[in-house]
Amino acid sequence: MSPDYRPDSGGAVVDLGKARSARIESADPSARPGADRSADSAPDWSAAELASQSGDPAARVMVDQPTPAATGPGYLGRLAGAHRRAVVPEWLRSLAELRTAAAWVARHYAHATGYHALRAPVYAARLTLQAPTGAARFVGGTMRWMADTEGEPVRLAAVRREDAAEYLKLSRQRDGRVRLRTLVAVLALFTGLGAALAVYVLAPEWLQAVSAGAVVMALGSAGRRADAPVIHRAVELPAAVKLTSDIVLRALGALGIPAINQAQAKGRNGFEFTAPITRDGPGWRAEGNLPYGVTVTDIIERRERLASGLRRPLGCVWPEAVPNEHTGHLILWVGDQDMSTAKKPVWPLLKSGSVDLFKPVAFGTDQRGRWVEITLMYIAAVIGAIPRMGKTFLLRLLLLIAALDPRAELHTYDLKGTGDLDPVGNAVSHRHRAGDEEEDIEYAVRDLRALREELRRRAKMIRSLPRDVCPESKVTSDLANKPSFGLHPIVVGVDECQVWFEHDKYGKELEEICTDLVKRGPATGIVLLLATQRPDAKALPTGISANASARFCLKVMGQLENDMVLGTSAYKRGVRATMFSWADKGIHYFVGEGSDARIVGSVYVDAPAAEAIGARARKARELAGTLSGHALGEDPQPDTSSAYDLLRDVLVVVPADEPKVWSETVVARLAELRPEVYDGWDPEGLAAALKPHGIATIQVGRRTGGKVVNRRGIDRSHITTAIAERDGNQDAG
Ligand SMILES: Nc1ncnc2c1ncn2[C@@H]1O[C@H](COP(=O)(O)OP(=O)(O)OP(=O)(O)O)[C@@H](O)[C@H]1O
Repeated sequence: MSPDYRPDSGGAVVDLGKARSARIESADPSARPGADRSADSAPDWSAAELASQSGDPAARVMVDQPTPAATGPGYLGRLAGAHRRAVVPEWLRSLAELRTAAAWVARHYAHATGYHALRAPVYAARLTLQAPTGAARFVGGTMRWMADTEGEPVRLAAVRREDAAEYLKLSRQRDGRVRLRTLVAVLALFTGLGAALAVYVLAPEWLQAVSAGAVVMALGSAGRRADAPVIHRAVELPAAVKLTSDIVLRALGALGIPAINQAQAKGRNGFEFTAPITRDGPGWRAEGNLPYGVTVTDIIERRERLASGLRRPLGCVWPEAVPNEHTGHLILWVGDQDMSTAKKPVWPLLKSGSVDLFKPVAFGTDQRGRWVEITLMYIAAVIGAIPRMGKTFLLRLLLLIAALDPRAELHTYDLKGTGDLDPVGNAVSHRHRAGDEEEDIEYAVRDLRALREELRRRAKMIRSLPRDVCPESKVTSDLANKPSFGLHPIVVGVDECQVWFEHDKYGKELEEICTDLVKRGPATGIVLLLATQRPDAKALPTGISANASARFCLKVMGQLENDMVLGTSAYKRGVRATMFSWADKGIHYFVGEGSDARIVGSVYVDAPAAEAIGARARKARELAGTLSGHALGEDPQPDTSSAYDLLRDVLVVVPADEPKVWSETVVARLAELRPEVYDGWDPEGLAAALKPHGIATIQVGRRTGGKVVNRRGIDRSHITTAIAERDGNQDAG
């Protein structure tokens, strides 16, 4: 069966007598399915016309109008809507991929050279042993050639037929040949002997050795047996079966989809190839349209059966929908090797290199072995999967990437408590905790409260910056480089985040802060990465799951979890992490980086490798002077910043009937209210503490002893406005 790029059937046929109206209705070809068929598939109109002209009311007539050219958009319209295939193939456009491919080729040949060089003496010995056989074959072959033995069967046949004339002709020809060949052989013999003598007498010893060696090797090669090759292959290349249209159709026919089966039962393909099957990376790619009403999701759902029909391991078979195409357009990519076991290129950051979090960084490879990148800045991410599929490894990988940017401040929480995040946490994290005890949760609550304050400070700072310094109202790499702004990236990674959100006492508060960080964090340079093994509404509150801008979904068991992580109706659109098998560790759907869902196998970094990267990141921070907090062995100060709220405390000590108060009065009252915090504060200290909240002190005049004395003070309404703005609650005062 050969691939057919045209639709299977011709036009529909109706009974002329019964279906005059159908003819009229169907005059507009765009009003029925298949209207976009090409001219190739136009019905055989002449036959139909003949039938109608015959005047027989029972005659059958085509309902389709004859279409001399393709209907639909005109030439320009079709050009505008055409898909342009890349002039330069994908792998040639990426320097990193080209380098990886070149390195593989170089390593392949270096290996082959080394393999054969080591065995060269064995090859030489075997060839020498075979040389006598080779010499005998050479002499025998030469004799047979001289005697023209190849013509013997023909001569014998002439004898059997008793065809004297033919025999005589052949004998004469043979005699001439034998004479000529004998002459040539004798001449060659004397030339050879002469040359050998000349070499023996005149040539230096090394040339004699080389010549003798070459003759022995040549004779040895002539003496080899077909079933015992002297040289073995240094590399066994995997032999992947070529994907053909027959195999694709066989597999589709085995899925049990009625529309495909019916089409195939009628002798049609049940699949319309729209492009030839081609090599695409380390695999084959087939592309085409499924029958009307069959969608790519129907195929994805039956991926296991498809793999069986293709006779390939499940990890090699990847049916995909094409974004912006109709839902029946299937791309079937069949890899040479199982994605979970195929050899992956070496991660560029494994041994060296640093990261700019504002730029894309490779974190995994797609089915075709191409790098997939992520820009960690400006995202909030959720990672979901059933247990043991590689969720923690993926979170740790992202945190390691963050660690390799010396500017980034990491806050890492391993609520599973097995120490999986320790290689990052202990090496570089500003705040780090492993475990889900009460004190671990309280530690996190204090940290998150401080982060919320930091978020507000950053938002205000960004708002106050001139447009030319901060043109996009968000943290940029340049702004992050300036320590005075304090806008360096902050990356918070939480494994098993459901422990936080389901906590009796702090669950609601943690959820509120995380929702705030997910919504407002990205623009202010705060990145929140949440991983959970139970992605339901409680474990991953909707405020968070709906606003996450990057999503990683490893194997999950059902539609609900799938959509929770990948976004509403992802399952319906065919983005189904349920199709991953148990062996697909680290393989996930990745939504983010401005593109549709992609299947990615994350880079595998085990604990020792993670420790090594962590140590490297620590060194870079030591050089940059950015190591802080937990990594320096410093526990956070008893968190005064979260235990008190300066603005609210000021409101407490400045009642509403005192609109303007001197700073010295405020600090004195504050010291009375909370001596452990405010004792020793002076008016300058108060001014500095109010500044990040956008509040400046003012001149306040007060009449003392009949004179008006002006001193620095605060306007109570500024405090209430700041609180209202901060909390988004206009009634704050
Ligand atoms: N990218 C990867 N490639 C290959 N194997 C991986 C990859 N990531 C993880 N694994 C394997 O999967 C196992 C489970 O990984 P991990 O501990 O991250 O799972 P998990 O989903 O966090 O499990 P749990 O829910 O129990 O914490 C690891 O021990 C590792 O061997």
